[in-house]
Amino acid sequence: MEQLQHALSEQVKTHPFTPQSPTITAFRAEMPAVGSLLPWLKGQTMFPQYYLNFRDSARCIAAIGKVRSFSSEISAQEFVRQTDLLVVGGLTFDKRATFWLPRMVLEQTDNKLYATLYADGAQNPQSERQAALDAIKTLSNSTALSPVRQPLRIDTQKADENRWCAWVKKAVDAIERGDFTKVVLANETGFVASNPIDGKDFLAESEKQNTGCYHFLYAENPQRTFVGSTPERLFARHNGSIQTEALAGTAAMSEDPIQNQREAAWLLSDPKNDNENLLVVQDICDNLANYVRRLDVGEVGLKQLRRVQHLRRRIQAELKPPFSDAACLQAIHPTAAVSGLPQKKALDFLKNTENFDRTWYAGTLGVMTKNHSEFCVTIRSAFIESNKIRVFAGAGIVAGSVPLLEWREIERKASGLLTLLTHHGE
Ligand SMILES: C=C(O[C@H]1C=CC=C(C(=O)O)[C@@H]1O)C(=O)O
Ligand SMILES: [Mg+2]
Repeated sequence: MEQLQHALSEQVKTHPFTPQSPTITAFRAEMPAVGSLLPWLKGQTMFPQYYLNFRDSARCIAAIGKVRSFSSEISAQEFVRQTDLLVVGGLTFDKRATFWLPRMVLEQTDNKLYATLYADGAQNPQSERQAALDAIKTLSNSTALSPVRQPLRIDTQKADENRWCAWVKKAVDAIERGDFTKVVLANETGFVASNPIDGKDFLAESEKQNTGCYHFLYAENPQRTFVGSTPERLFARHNGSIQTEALAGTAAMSEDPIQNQREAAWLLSDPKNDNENLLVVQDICDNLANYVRRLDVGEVGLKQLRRVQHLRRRIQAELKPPFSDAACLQAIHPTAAVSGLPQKKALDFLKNTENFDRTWYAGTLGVMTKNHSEFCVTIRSAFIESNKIRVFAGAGIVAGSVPLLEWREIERKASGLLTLLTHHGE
Protein backbone atom coordinates (compact mmCIF):
# COMPACT_ATOMS: atom_id res chain seq x y z
CA MET A 1 0.00 0.00 0.00
CA GLU A 2 2.95 2.35 0.62
CA GLN A 3 3.79 1.92 -3.04
CA LEU A 4 0.32 3.18 -4.02
CA GLN A 5 0.51 6.02 -1.52
CA HIS A 6 3.80 7.22 -2.89
CA ALA A 7 2.70 7.04 -6.56
CA LEU A 8 -0.59 8.87 -5.89
CA SER A 9 1.00 11.61 -3.71
CA GLU A 10 3.47 12.42 -6.46
CA GLN A 11 0.61 12.88 -8.94
CA VAL A 12 -1.51 14.98 -6.59
CA LYS A 13 1.44 17.19 -5.61
CA THR A 14 2.17 18.10 -9.23
CA HIS A 15 -1.49 18.48 -10.28
CA PRO A 16 -2.40 22.16 -10.92
CA PHE A 17 -5.93 22.05 -9.31
CA THR A 18 -7.10 24.98 -11.44
CA PRO A 19 -10.12 26.88 -10.10
CA GLN A 20 -13.56 26.08 -11.55
CA SER A 21 -12.53 23.41 -14.01
CA PRO A 22 -15.67 21.30 -14.51
CA THR A 23 -13.79 18.06 -15.01
CA ILE A 24 -13.00 15.18 -12.71
CA THR A 25 -9.38 14.12 -12.44
CA ALA A 26 -8.57 10.47 -11.83
CA PHE A 27 -5.20 9.67 -10.24
CA ARG A 28 -4.24 6.04 -10.71
CA ALA A 29 -1.60 3.69 -9.35
CA GLU A 30 -1.18 -0.07 -9.26
CA MET A 31 0.73 -2.76 -7.42
CA PRO A 32 0.67 -6.59 -7.21
CA ALA A 33 -2.55 -8.03 -5.71
CA VAL A 34 -2.82 -8.25 -1.93
CA GLY A 35 -5.17 -10.54 0.05
CA SER A 36 -8.69 -9.46 0.96
CA LEU A 37 -9.65 -5.77 0.68
CA LEU A 38 -11.89 -6.09 3.75
CA PRO A 39 -9.20 -5.27 6.38
CA TRP A 40 -8.51 -2.03 4.48
CA LEU A 41 -12.24 -1.21 4.38
CA LYS A 42 -12.57 -2.08 8.07
CA GLY A 43 -9.84 0.45 8.86
CA GLN A 44 -11.68 3.34 7.16
CA THR A 45 -13.69 6.16 8.73
CA MET A 46 -14.76 7.81 5.45
CA PHE A 47 -18.32 7.11 4.24
CA PRO A 48 -20.15 5.92 2.23
CA GLN A 49 -18.40 2.58 2.03
CA TYR A 50 -19.00 0.12 -0.76
CA TYR A 51 -17.72 -3.36 -1.50
CA LEU A 52 -18.48 -5.81 -4.26
CA ASN A 53 -16.71 -9.12 -4.72
CA PHE A 54 -17.85 -10.52 -8.07
CA ARG A 55 -19.32 -14.01 -8.41
CA ASP A 56 -17.70 -15.35 -11.57
CA SER A 57 -14.32 -13.66 -11.55
CA ALA A 58 -11.52 -12.68 -9.19
CA ARG A 59 -12.59 -9.02 -9.51
CA CYS A 60 -13.29 -7.19 -6.27
CA ILE A 61 -14.02 -3.51 -5.60
CA ALA A 62 -13.82 -1.57 -2.33
CA ALA A 63 -14.62 2.14 -2.30
CA ILE A 64 -14.92 4.98 0.20
CA GLY A 65 -16.22 8.53 0.10
CA LYS A 66 -18.24 10.34 -2.52
CA VAL A 67 -17.19 12.93 -5.09
CA ARG A 68 -20.42 13.12 -7.14
CA SER A 69 -23.87 11.61 -6.54
CA PHE A 70 -26.65 10.69 -8.95
CA SER A 71 -30.23 10.13 -7.93
CA SER A 72 -31.26 8.35 -11.13
CA GLU A 73 -29.79 5.57 -13.26
CA ILE A 74 -30.08 7.87 -16.29
CA SER A 75 -27.95 10.66 -14.81
CA ALA A 76 -25.39 8.09 -13.59
CA GLN A 77 -25.21 6.60 -17.07
CA GLU A 78 -24.85 10.03 -18.72
CA PHE A 79 -21.92 10.81 -16.43
CA VAL A 80 -20.26 7.46 -17.19
CA ARG A 81 -20.67 7.99 -20.94
CA GLN A 82 -19.24 11.50 -20.82
CA THR A 83 -16.30 10.81 -18.52
CA ASP A 84 -15.49 7.12 -19.09
CA LEU A 85 -15.24 6.77 -15.28
CA LEU A 86 -16.86 4.24 -13.00
CA VAL A 87 -19.86 4.76 -10.74
CA VAL A 88 -21.09 2.41 -8.04
CA GLY A 89 -24.52 2.03 -6.47
CA GLY A 90 -27.88 0.61 -7.37
CA LEU A 91 -31.62 0.56 -6.88
CA THR A 92 -33.69 -0.37 -3.85
CA PHE A 93 -36.44 -2.96 -4.31
CA ASP A 94 -38.87 -0.15 -5.14
CA LYS A 95 -36.47 1.36 -7.70
CA ARG A 96 -35.05 4.32 -5.79
CA ALA A 97 -31.66 4.92 -7.39
CA THR A 98 -28.45 5.82 -5.53
CA PHE A 99 -25.26 6.04 -7.57
CA TRP A 100 -22.03 7.84 -6.83
CA LEU A 101 -18.45 8.43 -7.89
CA PRO A 102 -16.38 7.45 -4.83
CA ARG A 103 -13.35 9.41 -3.55
CA MET A 104 -11.11 6.33 -3.56
CA VAL A 105 -11.62 3.00 -5.31
CA LEU A 106 -9.48 -0.10 -4.81
CA GLU A 107 -10.03 -2.69 -7.50
CA GLN A 108 -8.39 -6.06 -7.40
CA THR A 109 -8.18 -8.61 -10.19
CA ASP A 110 -6.25 -11.92 -10.39
CA ASN A 111 -2.83 -10.41 -9.90
CA LYS A 112 -3.12 -6.62 -9.67
CA LEU A 113 -4.45 -4.06 -7.24
CA TYR A 114 -5.45 -0.72 -8.77
CA ALA A 115 -6.11 2.38 -6.70
CA THR A 116 -7.99 5.30 -8.24
CA LEU A 117 -8.43 8.60 -6.47
CA TYR A 118 -10.91 11.12 -7.86
CA ALA A 119 -10.80 14.90 -7.49
CA ASP A 120 -13.58 17.21 -8.58
CA GLY A 121 -12.45 20.30 -10.51
CA ALA A 122 -15.77 22.01 -9.81
CA GLN A 123 -14.89 22.26 -6.09
CA ASN A 124 -12.60 24.72 -4.36
CA PRO A 125 -9.04 23.81 -5.50
CA GLN A 126 -7.51 24.08 -2.02
CA SER A 127 -10.11 21.89 -0.32
CA GLU A 128 -10.05 19.38 -3.20
CA ARG A 129 -6.27 19.07 -2.94
CA GLN A 130 -6.60 18.52 0.80
CA ALA A 131 -9.39 15.96 0.30
CA ALA A 132 -7.20 14.11 -2.22
CA LEU A 133 -4.25 14.05 0.20
CA ASP A 134 -6.51 12.87 3.04
CA ALA A 135 -7.82 10.06 0.84
CA ILE A 136 -4.25 8.94 0.07
CA LYS A 137 -3.58 8.64 3.81
CA THR A 138 -6.41 6.09 4.10
CA LEU A 139 -4.29 3.60 2.14
CA SER A 140 -2.20 2.85 5.21
CA ASN A 141 -5.26 2.27 7.44
CA SER A 142 -6.11 -1.36 7.96
CA THR A 143 -7.76 -3.25 10.80
CA ALA A 144 -7.33 -7.00 11.26
CA LEU A 145 -10.51 -9.05 10.81
CA SER A 146 -11.95 -10.83 13.86
CA PRO A 147 -14.15 -13.90 14.28
CA VAL A 148 -17.89 -13.14 14.34
CA ARG A 149 -19.31 -16.15 16.16
CA GLN A 150 -21.43 -15.24 19.17
CA PRO A 151 -24.78 -16.10 20.77
CA LEU A 152 -27.86 -14.60 19.12
CA ARG A 153 -31.31 -14.04 20.53
CA ILE A 154 -34.32 -13.57 18.29
CA ASP A 155 -35.75 -10.10 18.74
CA THR A 156 -38.48 -9.26 16.23
CA GLN A 157 -39.99 -11.26 13.41
CA LYS A 158 -42.31 -9.67 10.86
CA ALA A 159 -44.02 -13.02 10.26
CA ASP A 160 -43.83 -16.03 12.56
CA GLU A 161 -44.60 -19.46 11.11
CA ASN A 162 -48.37 -18.98 11.46
CA ARG A 163 -48.50 -15.54 9.95
CA TRP A 164 -46.20 -16.62 7.10
CA CYS A 165 -48.43 -19.60 6.33
CA ALA A 166 -51.44 -17.26 6.28
CA TRP A 167 -49.62 -14.95 3.82
CA VAL A 168 -48.79 -17.89 1.55
CA LYS A 169 -52.36 -19.20 1.70
CA LYS A 170 -53.67 -15.75 0.79
CA ALA A 171 -51.22 -15.64 -2.15
CA VAL A 172 -52.19 -19.11 -3.38
CA ASP A 173 -55.90 -18.12 -3.18
CA ALA A 174 -55.20 -14.98 -5.24
CA ILE A 175 -53.28 -17.09 -7.80
CA GLU A 176 -56.20 -19.55 -8.01
CA ARG A 177 -58.59 -16.62 -8.56
CA GLY A 178 -56.36 -15.54 -11.43
CA ASP A 179 -55.17 -12.23 -9.87
CA PHE A 180 -51.56 -13.06 -10.83
CA THR A 181 -49.45 -16.17 -11.49
CA LYS A 182 -46.56 -15.62 -9.07
CA VAL A 183 -45.66 -13.47 -6.09
CA VAL A 184 -42.41 -13.52 -4.10
CA LEU A 185 -43.20 -13.04 -0.42
CA ALA A 186 -40.45 -12.18 2.05
CA ASN A 187 -39.85 -12.06 5.78
CA GLU A 188 -37.60 -9.95 8.00
CA THR A 189 -36.22 -11.37 11.25
CA GLY A 190 -34.27 -9.33 13.78
CA PHE A 191 -31.70 -10.77 16.22
CA VAL A 192 -29.71 -9.29 19.08
CA ALA A 193 -26.11 -10.36 19.73
CA SER A 194 -24.18 -9.80 22.95
CA ASN A 195 -21.53 -7.65 21.21
CA PRO A 196 -21.55 -5.32 18.21
CA ILE A 197 -21.28 -7.19 14.89
CA ASP A 198 -18.75 -5.76 12.47
CA GLY A 199 -20.06 -5.80 8.88
CA LYS A 200 -16.61 -6.46 7.39
CA ASP A 201 -15.87 -9.36 9.75
CA PHE A 202 -19.29 -10.76 8.96
CA LEU A 203 -18.79 -10.47 5.20
CA ALA A 204 -15.30 -11.99 5.37
CA GLU A 205 -16.79 -15.04 7.10
CA SER A 206 -19.53 -15.18 4.48
CA GLU A 207 -16.93 -15.09 1.68
CA LYS A 208 -15.26 -18.09 3.30
CA GLN A 209 -18.42 -20.12 3.77
CA ASN A 210 -20.92 -18.92 1.15
CA THR A 211 -18.84 -19.53 -1.93
CA GLY A 212 -20.17 -19.09 -5.48
CA CYS A 213 -21.84 -15.77 -4.62
CA TYR A 214 -21.49 -12.03 -5.08
CA HIS A 215 -20.50 -10.55 -1.72
CA PHE A 216 -21.60 -6.98 -1.16
CA LEU A 217 -21.52 -4.29 1.51
CA TYR A 218 -23.01 -0.82 1.45
CA ALA A 219 -22.75 1.51 4.45
CA GLU A 220 -24.01 5.04 4.00
CA ASN A 221 -22.84 5.92 7.52
CA PRO A 222 -21.11 4.19 10.46
CA GLN A 223 -24.42 3.33 12.14
CA ARG A 224 -25.92 0.94 9.61
CA THR A 225 -24.42 -1.56 7.17
CA PHE A 226 -26.22 -3.52 4.47
CA VAL A 227 -24.39 -6.78 3.68
CA GLY A 228 -25.00 -10.04 1.95
CA SER A 229 -23.88 -12.92 -0.26
CA THR A 230 -26.17 -13.48 -3.22
CA PRO A 231 -26.07 -16.20 -5.85
CA GLU A 232 -28.11 -14.07 -8.26
CA ARG A 233 -26.91 -11.87 -11.11
CA LEU A 234 -29.23 -9.15 -12.39
CA PHE A 235 -27.10 -8.64 -15.49
CA ALA A 236 -23.53 -8.26 -16.70
CA ARG A 237 -22.95 -6.18 -19.83
CA HIS A 238 -19.82 -6.21 -21.98
CA ASN A 239 -20.35 -3.57 -24.67
CA GLY A 240 -23.54 -4.74 -26.41
CA SER A 241 -23.78 -8.27 -24.94
CA ILE A 242 -25.66 -8.94 -21.78
CA GLN A 243 -25.81 -12.00 -19.62
CA THR A 244 -28.63 -12.38 -17.20
CA GLU A 245 -30.35 -15.39 -15.63
CA ALA A 246 -33.50 -16.82 -14.12
CA LEU A 247 -32.59 -18.12 -10.67
CA ALA A 248 -35.65 -19.52 -8.90
CA GLY A 249 -36.84 -22.85 -7.56
CA THR A 250 -35.21 -24.19 -4.42
CA ALA A 251 -34.24 -27.42 -2.67
CA ALA A 252 -32.14 -28.11 0.43
CA MET A 253 -28.37 -28.58 0.57
CA SER A 254 -26.58 -30.20 3.49
CA GLU A 255 -23.24 -31.83 4.25
CA ASP A 256 -24.51 -35.17 2.89
CA PRO A 257 -23.62 -35.52 -0.83
CA ILE A 258 -26.03 -38.43 -1.40
CA GLN A 259 -28.93 -36.48 0.07
CA ASN A 260 -27.92 -33.43 -1.99
CA GLN A 261 -28.06 -35.52 -5.14
CA ARG A 262 -31.52 -36.77 -4.24
CA GLU A 263 -32.69 -33.22 -3.63
CA ALA A 264 -31.13 -32.11 -6.94
CA ALA A 265 -32.89 -34.87 -8.89
CA TRP A 266 -36.18 -33.96 -7.24
CA LEU A 267 -35.69 -30.23 -7.92
CA LEU A 268 -34.90 -30.82 -11.60
CA SER A 269 -38.09 -32.82 -12.10
CA ASP A 270 -40.52 -30.91 -9.86
CA PRO A 271 -43.15 -29.04 -11.93
CA LYS A 272 -43.89 -26.42 -9.24
CA ASN A 273 -40.23 -25.37 -9.05
CA ASP A 274 -39.82 -25.45 -12.83
CA ASN A 275 -42.85 -23.17 -13.14
CA GLU A 276 -41.33 -20.82 -10.56
CA ASN A 277 -38.22 -20.63 -12.73
CA LEU A 278 -39.95 -20.41 -16.13
CA LEU A 279 -42.04 -17.45 -14.97
CA VAL A 280 -38.79 -15.59 -14.30
CA VAL A 281 -37.52 -16.51 -17.79
CA GLN A 282 -40.76 -15.23 -19.30
CA ASP A 283 -40.64 -12.01 -17.30
CA ILE A 284 -37.02 -11.20 -18.22
CA CYS A 285 -37.48 -12.08 -21.91
CA ASP A 286 -40.68 -10.02 -22.24
CA ASN A 287 -39.12 -7.03 -20.51
CA LEU A 288 -35.93 -7.13 -22.58
CA ALA A 289 -37.72 -7.69 -25.91
CA ASN A 290 -37.70 -4.01 -26.96
CA TYR A 291 -34.02 -3.55 -26.20
CA VAL A 292 -32.43 -6.62 -27.81
CA ARG A 293 -31.98 -8.00 -31.30
CA ARG A 294 -31.21 -11.58 -30.26
CA LEU A 295 -31.88 -13.49 -27.08
CA ASP A 296 -30.97 -17.07 -26.07
CA VAL A 297 -32.24 -18.99 -23.07
CA GLY A 298 -29.99 -21.83 -21.90
CA GLU A 299 -30.93 -25.25 -20.58
CA VAL A 300 -32.01 -25.61 -16.98
CA GLY A 301 -29.14 -26.25 -14.56
CA LEU A 302 -28.39 -26.13 -10.85
CA LYS A 303 -26.78 -23.42 -8.75
CA GLN A 304 -25.63 -25.23 -5.62
CA LEU A 305 -24.87 -23.29 -2.44
CA ARG A 306 -24.08 -24.25 1.17
CA ARG A 307 -27.65 -24.40 2.53
CA VAL A 308 -29.82 -24.38 -0.62
CA GLN A 309 -29.66 -25.24 -4.32
CA HIS A 310 -31.57 -23.48 -7.10
CA LEU A 311 -32.74 -24.00 -10.65
CA ARG A 312 -31.01 -21.65 -13.05
CA ARG A 313 -31.47 -20.79 -16.72
CA ARG A 314 -28.85 -18.48 -18.18
CA ILE A 315 -30.07 -15.82 -20.61
CA GLN A 316 -27.76 -14.17 -23.09
CA ALA A 317 -28.75 -11.28 -25.36
CA GLU A 318 -27.37 -8.77 -27.83
CA LEU A 319 -28.54 -5.24 -27.06
CA LYS A 320 -29.58 -2.78 -29.72
CA PRO A 321 -27.42 0.35 -29.59
CA PRO A 322 -27.00 2.51 -27.51
CA PHE A 323 -26.35 -0.35 -25.00
CA SER A 324 -28.05 1.35 -22.09
CA ASP A 325 -27.56 0.11 -18.51
CA ALA A 326 -30.31 2.47 -17.37
CA ALA A 327 -32.71 0.82 -19.82
CA CYS A 328 -31.69 -2.69 -18.66
CA LEU A 329 -32.11 -1.73 -15.00
CA GLN A 330 -35.52 -0.19 -15.63
CA ALA A 331 -36.63 -3.10 -17.81
CA ILE A 332 -35.68 -6.07 -15.65
CA HIS A 333 -35.47 -4.92 -12.01
CA PRO A 334 -37.21 -6.23 -9.93
CA THR A 335 -37.42 -9.58 -11.77
CA ALA A 336 -40.08 -12.19 -11.10
CA ALA A 337 -37.46 -13.97 -8.93
CA VAL A 338 -38.04 -11.31 -6.27
CA SER A 339 -41.37 -9.63 -7.15
CA GLY A 340 -43.84 -11.67 -9.20
CA LEU A 341 -45.81 -11.82 -12.43
CA PRO A 342 -47.61 -9.78 -13.69
CA GLN A 343 -45.44 -7.36 -11.76
CA LYS A 344 -47.92 -4.58 -10.99
CA LYS A 345 -50.49 -6.99 -9.51
CA ALA A 346 -47.81 -8.83 -7.54
CA LEU A 347 -46.38 -5.58 -6.13
CA ASP A 348 -49.87 -4.44 -5.07
CA PHE A 349 -50.32 -7.76 -3.26
CA LEU A 350 -46.95 -7.36 -1.49
CA LYS A 351 -47.83 -3.83 -0.41
CA ASN A 352 -51.06 -5.09 1.15
CA THR A 353 -49.50 -8.16 2.77
CA GLU A 354 -45.88 -7.70 3.89
CA ASN A 355 -45.69 -5.55 7.01
CA PHE A 356 -42.23 -4.05 6.43
CA ASP A 357 -40.33 -1.97 3.89
CA ARG A 358 -37.83 -4.04 1.89
CA THR A 359 -35.56 -1.04 1.12
CA TRP A 360 -32.27 -2.62 -0.13
CA TYR A 361 -33.40 -6.23 0.28
CA ALA A 362 -34.14 -7.63 -3.23
CA GLY A 363 -32.75 -4.44 -4.74
CA THR A 364 -29.69 -4.36 -6.94
CA LEU A 365 -26.10 -3.18 -6.39
CA GLY A 366 -23.31 -3.01 -8.93
CA VAL A 367 -20.90 -0.96 -10.98
CA MET A 368 -21.36 0.94 -14.22
CA THR A 369 -18.62 1.77 -16.72
CA LYS A 370 -18.81 2.65 -20.40
CA ASN A 371 -17.99 -0.83 -21.66
CA HIS A 372 -18.69 -3.12 -18.75
CA SER A 373 -21.38 -3.04 -16.08
CA GLU A 374 -22.52 -5.65 -13.64
CA PHE A 375 -25.32 -5.79 -11.08
CA CYS A 376 -26.32 -8.44 -8.57
CA VAL A 377 -29.70 -8.95 -6.88
CA THR A 378 -29.38 -8.13 -3.19
CA ILE A 379 -31.09 -11.16 -1.68
CA ARG A 380 -29.49 -13.28 1.14
CA SER A 381 -28.88 -9.95 2.80
CA ALA A 382 -29.09 -8.22 6.18
CA PHE A 383 -28.84 -4.86 7.91
CA ILE A 384 -26.36 -4.67 10.76
CA GLU A 385 -26.73 -1.92 13.37
CA SER A 386 -24.35 -2.32 16.31
CA ASN A 387 -25.34 -5.58 18.05
CA LYS A 388 -28.52 -6.00 16.02
CA ILE A 389 -28.96 -7.81 12.73
CA ARG A 390 -32.08 -7.98 10.55
CA VAL A 391 -32.01 -10.81 8.03
CA PHE A 392 -34.29 -11.07 4.97
CA ALA A 393 -35.47 -14.11 3.06
CA GLY A 394 -38.20 -14.65 0.49
CA ALA A 395 -39.79 -17.38 -1.59
CA GLY A 396 -41.65 -17.47 -4.89
CA ILE A 397 -45.28 -18.46 -4.40
CA VAL A 398 -46.98 -20.12 -7.39
CA ALA A 399 -49.93 -22.47 -7.90
CA GLY A 400 -49.29 -25.53 -5.77
CA SER A 401 -47.13 -23.77 -3.14
CA VAL A 402 -47.44 -25.45 0.27
CA PRO A 403 -47.21 -22.86 3.11
CA LEU A 404 -45.10 -24.96 5.48
CA LEU A 405 -42.62 -25.92 2.73
CA GLU A 406 -42.23 -22.26 1.78
CA TRP A 407 -41.58 -21.50 5.47
CA ARG A 408 -38.81 -24.11 5.57
CA GLU A 409 -37.42 -22.65 2.36
CA ILE A 410 -37.09 -19.12 3.76
CA GLU A 411 -35.68 -20.42 7.04
CA ARG A 412 -32.98 -22.27 5.08
CA LYS A 413 -32.22 -19.25 2.95
CA ALA A 414 -31.84 -17.05 6.06
CA SER A 415 -29.62 -19.66 7.69
CA GLY A 416 -26.94 -19.02 5.05
CA LEU A 417 -26.14 -15.79 6.91
CA LEU A 418 -27.29 -16.65 10.41
CA THR A 419 -25.12 -19.76 10.76
CA LEU A 420 -22.05 -17.55 10.22
CA LEU A 421 -22.74 -16.12 13.67
CA THR A 422 -24.03 -19.19 15.45
CA HIS A 423 -22.09 -22.17 14.05
CA HIS A 424 -18.45 -23.16 14.13
CA GLY A 425 -16.70 -22.24 10.89
CA GLU A 426 -14.41 -24.66 9.01
C1 LIG B 1 -36.30 -14.15 -2.92
C2 LIG B 1 -35.28 -14.96 -2.61
O1 LIG B 1 -34.85 -15.96 -3.44
C3 LIG B 1 -35.24 -16.00 -4.82
C4 LIG B 1 -34.09 -16.52 -5.57
C5 LIG B 1 -33.89 -17.86 -5.76
C6 LIG B 1 -34.90 -18.77 -5.43
C7 LIG B 1 -36.13 -18.34 -5.04
C8 LIG B 1 -37.21 -19.32 -4.75
O2 LIG B 1 -37.05 -20.52 -5.04
O3 LIG B 1 -38.26 -18.96 -4.21
C9 LIG B 1 -36.47 -16.89 -4.97
O4 LIG B 1 -37.16 -16.54 -6.15
C10 LIG B 1 -34.55 -14.80 -1.33
O5 LIG B 1 -33.60 -15.55 -1.11
O6 LIG B 1 -34.90 -13.91 -0.54
MG1 LIG C 1 -38.97 -21.18 -4.18
